[in-house]
Amino acid sequence: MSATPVKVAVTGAAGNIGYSLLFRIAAGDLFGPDTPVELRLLEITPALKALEGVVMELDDSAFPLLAGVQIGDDATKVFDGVNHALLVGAKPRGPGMERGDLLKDNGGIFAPQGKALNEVAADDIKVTVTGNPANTNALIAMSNAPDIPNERFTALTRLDHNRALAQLAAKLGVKTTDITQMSIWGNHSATQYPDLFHAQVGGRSAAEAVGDQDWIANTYIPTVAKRGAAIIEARGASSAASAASATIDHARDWEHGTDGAWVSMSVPSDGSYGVPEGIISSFPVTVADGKWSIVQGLEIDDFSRGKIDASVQELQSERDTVKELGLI
Ligand SMILES: NC(=O)c1ccc[n+]([C@@H]2O[C@H](COP(=O)([O-])OP(=O)(O)OC[C@H]3O[C@@H](n4cnc5c(N)ncnc54)[C@H](O)[C@@H]3O)[C@@H](O)[C@H]2O)c1
Ligand SMILES: O=C(O)C[C@H](O)C(=O)O
Repeated sequence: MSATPVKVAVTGAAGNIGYSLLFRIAAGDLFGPDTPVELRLLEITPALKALEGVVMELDDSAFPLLAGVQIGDDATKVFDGVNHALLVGAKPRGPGMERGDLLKDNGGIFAPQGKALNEVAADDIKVTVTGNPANTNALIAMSNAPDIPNERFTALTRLDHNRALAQLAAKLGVKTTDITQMSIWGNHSATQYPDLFHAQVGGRSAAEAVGDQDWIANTYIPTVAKRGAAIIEARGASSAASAASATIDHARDWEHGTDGAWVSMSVPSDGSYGVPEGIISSFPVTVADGKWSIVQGLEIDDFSRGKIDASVQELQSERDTVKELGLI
């Protein structure tokens, strides 16, 4: 077992996602069975008592890999020396809202957290934003952390990626592991584009395997893109366990690599595929040696181009809003 624990910050640790996420991290699902972890948990002051209760449960689980837990409401203390930051803490949307409607309430959380990370995080810090609207919140944190390389800021579209796999597998009667090269493009929002033209099933394109463009355009894409709202409608609360699981998938693959497999991550655009720099948008990526790379050289047909452009336009408009709010 490695001697030095990895320090992982989780914000919103007393919330619904936190309640699932912390136990998965402590069990070794993020860094593997040989790496001890130290949890650094950030909450707002009124939630600290509830967080103490969660820590009691972490104690009671006697996780062999859990080397320590620190909690607090001061980001500059909690983030001190952290190697990974999972920024979950933010308000969830309710029925009838879009995630972008949360920008005014939640955007303000990510500027001070970006500044605190800039000041006190470890040199190898990697940041994953789950709190909504995740892409633009990640942009806010990144813009407030000028000393941390931009590529260390990412947002979660892995839940959408996993949903895209599950819906396609159900349609074709295959296992999710039979599908490769899945990708989500754009924003974690209703405009996201789950791409079946590059996804592969049994050696051919998933779009070809489905053979029904009307189903892709009018059933599949909206089902994946609006799954978050469907969960809220059914559960009366936004997805939590699946969001925690996707956050683990994202951070684990970023840490350990994907061995050439594609995953979806929202990352700062470098201009690839005509997605302008200055926004954090989802792309198909591969990860090696702790670094993600956008998959290059893909042909984008007119249908995909229109979908990607619409989502990118939304991200640009969210960026303009947070500029006006003085957050970036
Ligand atoms: N990207 C995704 O795929 C995805 C999926 C599911 C949920 N989400 C989002 O994740 C966020 C959290 O969801 P949840 O269900 O855990 O919500 P929740 O309301 O159960 O928990 C949020 C927690 O964040 C805390 N918090 C608020 N402001 C904070 C701050 N400044 N610093 C630290 N903690 C703070 C709250 O006290 C609360 O305990 C929401 O914005 C939700 O929309 C994203
Ligand atoms: O839909 C939401 O608001 C929660 C989350 O972003 C999700 O996709 O489930």
